[in-house]
Amino acid sequence: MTLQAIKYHRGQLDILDQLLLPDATHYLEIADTDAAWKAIKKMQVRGAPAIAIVGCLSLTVELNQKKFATLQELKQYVEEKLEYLVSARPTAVNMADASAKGKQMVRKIANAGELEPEEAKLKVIKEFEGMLQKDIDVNKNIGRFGAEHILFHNEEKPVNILTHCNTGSLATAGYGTALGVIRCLQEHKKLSHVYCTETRPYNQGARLTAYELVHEKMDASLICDSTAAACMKEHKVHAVVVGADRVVANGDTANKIGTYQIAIVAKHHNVPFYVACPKTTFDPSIESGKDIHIEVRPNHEMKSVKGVKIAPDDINCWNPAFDVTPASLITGGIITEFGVFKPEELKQRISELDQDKVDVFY
Ligand SMILES: CSC[C@@H](O)[C@@H](O)C(=O)COP(=O)(O)O
Repeated sequence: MTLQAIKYHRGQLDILDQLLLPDATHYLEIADTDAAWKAIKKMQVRGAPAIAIVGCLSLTVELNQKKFATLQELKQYVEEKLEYLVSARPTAVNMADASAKGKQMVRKIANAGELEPEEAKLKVIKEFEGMLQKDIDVNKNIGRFGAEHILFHNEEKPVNILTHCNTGSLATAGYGTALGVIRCLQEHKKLSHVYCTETRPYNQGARLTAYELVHEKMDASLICDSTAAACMKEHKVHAVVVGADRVVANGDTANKIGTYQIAIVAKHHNVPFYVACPKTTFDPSIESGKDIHIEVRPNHEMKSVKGVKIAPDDINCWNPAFDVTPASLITGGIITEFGVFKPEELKQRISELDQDKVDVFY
C-alpha cells in the first residue's frame, strides 16, 4: 500500500500534514479553499501535482455546501476561487493549468445553459474529482515509459538511480513521477539502489522521499545535497531522475533548488539526466527558463530546522525554492505519460497531442 497524502470523499478532504513527517502522521482537514491556500503556502501539502489536486478538491468541498441561484453565479464563484488558489505559490504551473482548464470547463457548462444550477454544480464537482484517478493513471504511464527508457539504454541491470526532492505518493495523488519511475523499476526487480538527496532547506528528500523509500522497502541511501558529485564519482549511478514544477517551451525546467547543480554534475560524469512530469507541467506560454517566476521562501526556513536554530539571527539569506535546469543538461530526456521526449522536441510533440485533444478537463 502506497502512502496516502490526500484522502477524499465527496464533501470531505483531509491531507497528510507533510511538515510533521516523518515524526508524526497527522491528517489535516481542508474544509474550504482558504484552508487549502494556507496549507499550500505553508507547504503542509507540496509537490506540483498535489498542490493542484488539493486546490481543486478544496473547491469541491466548498461547492458541496453552497447553493447557486443561477449558472452565471456558479461560474463566477468557481472562476474567482480558482484564481485565488493559483496565488498561493507561483513556480509550479500545475495549479495554474488546472485553474485555466477549470475555468474553461465551468464556462462551457454555464454557457450551454442546459442544466439547473444544482446539476451544473454537481457536474463541476465530478470533473474536479476525476483529477485524483487521472493523476495516478498518468503517473503509472510516466513510471512505465521512464523505466523502459532507462533499461533500454543501460546494458547493466538492475540500475542505481539518484533522485532529488520528493516526487512520490506525497507529491501526487499516489505513485509519483520521478519516484514513480523508481517504483516501476522496483516492481520489475530492475532497481538496485536509490540515492536520495536531503534537499535542503526543507528536507523533502530526508523527511519525505526517505520515508517513502523505507515504507516501500527499497534499497536506498540518503545523501547530503553536497554529496551528489562524490556519489557519481565513487558509485555507479545509471541515471538521475527528478520531477519538475514547470517545463517551458524550449525544455528548460524549473524544479527544486539544487536540481541544476545535480544536472551539471551528471553531465560531467556522463550520467543521463531525466525529468519526469505529466503533460500538465508543460507551459508553452513561456519561451525560456529565464522568464520563470522563482518563488523565494522566507529566511527563517533556512535558519532553523523544526524550530531549532542552525544559523545566527543576523545573517542574511538568499532562499530561492527552485532553480532552472537548462534543456541542454536534460540529457536522458523528459519522461511524460505519452513517452520520453528530447527537451527540444517536447513542444512539438505536445502540440500534436493537443490537436488530438485527449483531455476532457484535466
Ligand atoms: C511530482 S513533484 C515535482 C516537483 O514539484 C518537486 O520536484 C518539487 O520541486 C517540489 O517542491 P516543493 O517546494 O516541495 O513543492
